[in-house]
Amino acid sequence: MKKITDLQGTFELHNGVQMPYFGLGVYLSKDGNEVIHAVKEALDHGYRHIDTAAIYNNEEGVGTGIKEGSVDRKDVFLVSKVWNTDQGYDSTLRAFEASLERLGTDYLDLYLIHWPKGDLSKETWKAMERLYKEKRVRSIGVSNFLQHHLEDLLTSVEIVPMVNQMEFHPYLVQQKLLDFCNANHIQYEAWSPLMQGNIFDLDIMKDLAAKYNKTIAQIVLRWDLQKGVVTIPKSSKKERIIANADLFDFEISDEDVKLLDSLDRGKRFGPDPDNFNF
Ligand SMILES: NC(=O)C1=CN([C@@H]2O[C@H](COP(=O)(O)OP(=O)(O)OC[C@H]3O[C@@H](n4cnc5c(N)ncnc54)[C@H](OP(=O)(O)O)[C@@H]3O)[C@@H](O)[C@H]2O)C=CC1
Ligand SMILES: O=C1CO[C@H](CO)[C@@H](O)[C@@H]1O
Repeated sequence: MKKITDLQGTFELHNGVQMPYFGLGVYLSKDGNEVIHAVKEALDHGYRHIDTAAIYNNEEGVGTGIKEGSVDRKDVFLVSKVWNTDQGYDSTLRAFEASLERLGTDYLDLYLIHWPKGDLSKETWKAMERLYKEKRVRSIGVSNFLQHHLEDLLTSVEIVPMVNQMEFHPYLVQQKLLDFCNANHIQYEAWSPLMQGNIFDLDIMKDLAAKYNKTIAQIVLRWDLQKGVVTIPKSSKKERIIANADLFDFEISDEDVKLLDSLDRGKRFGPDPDNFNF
């Protein structure tokens, strides 16, 4: 397993692209000042990876934050996603151009299919492959694809997705899916790593935080990285953005990694990919 060294550390995707294993999520960060400040604070404090999506309605602010921020565009790993209603070959190409326009950039580091949508996702994937081959995007992937969605997609792909971004936290580990992705060289990535704020109520997390003298957020985010999972906690508050990234001065023991794994109860805080259709 890769050593987790610093905030700018990376996992290597199967095409050789280095993906920073820690990033900022911006779902529910409002377009305008809120998201602009979050992105600028994150970049000022060592983050090099921002995760947005067309549906978050804040791509303009993300783009402004990067433009006004302290880091060159080429040193930021910028991710967006094609929304469900834009799936299909031509509509994906159009959605991609619209995202670039709003973000004020001429390429993405990673473009994801936001949710599986049956056979339509195969057409979407062909458009993603074209964007990749034309070097409009440095890597392509999926999100919310369970094993059966991946197996179905893999029957027709030319390029295997580089990433699968999934809900992932101690109450939803999906270890079999994680193993399947690892076996297929598909980098696993955690969304809602803080259980959308619910993790702070768990007594076991309070105990672990006390044991390591770290915050609950730092414990769970460090667990993600030690499990080889990219993580993108969201905050729009400066102090939390800074503290959430302070993960590189300690290590969770193998025993405590297993303890966190054992909390799994298949509980989702977001939609179920098998019952989500808008
Ligand atoms: N592909 C997909 O379908 C999905 C992708 N995502 C991506 O994953 C990212 C992260 O997931 P998200 O759902 O936002 O949830 P998270 O699990 O990251 O939790 C975010 C919540 O936790 C709060 N928070 C953050 N840090 C702290 C802290 N140190 N102490 C106390 N509270 C804290 C935030 O509030 P505050 O801002 O006030 O600090 C916010 O309410 C998203 O922003 C998005 O980029 C998310 C959902 C689905
Ligand atoms: O990224 C996302 C944020 O949350 C939305 C509402 O639950 C999801 O649809 C979406 O996947």
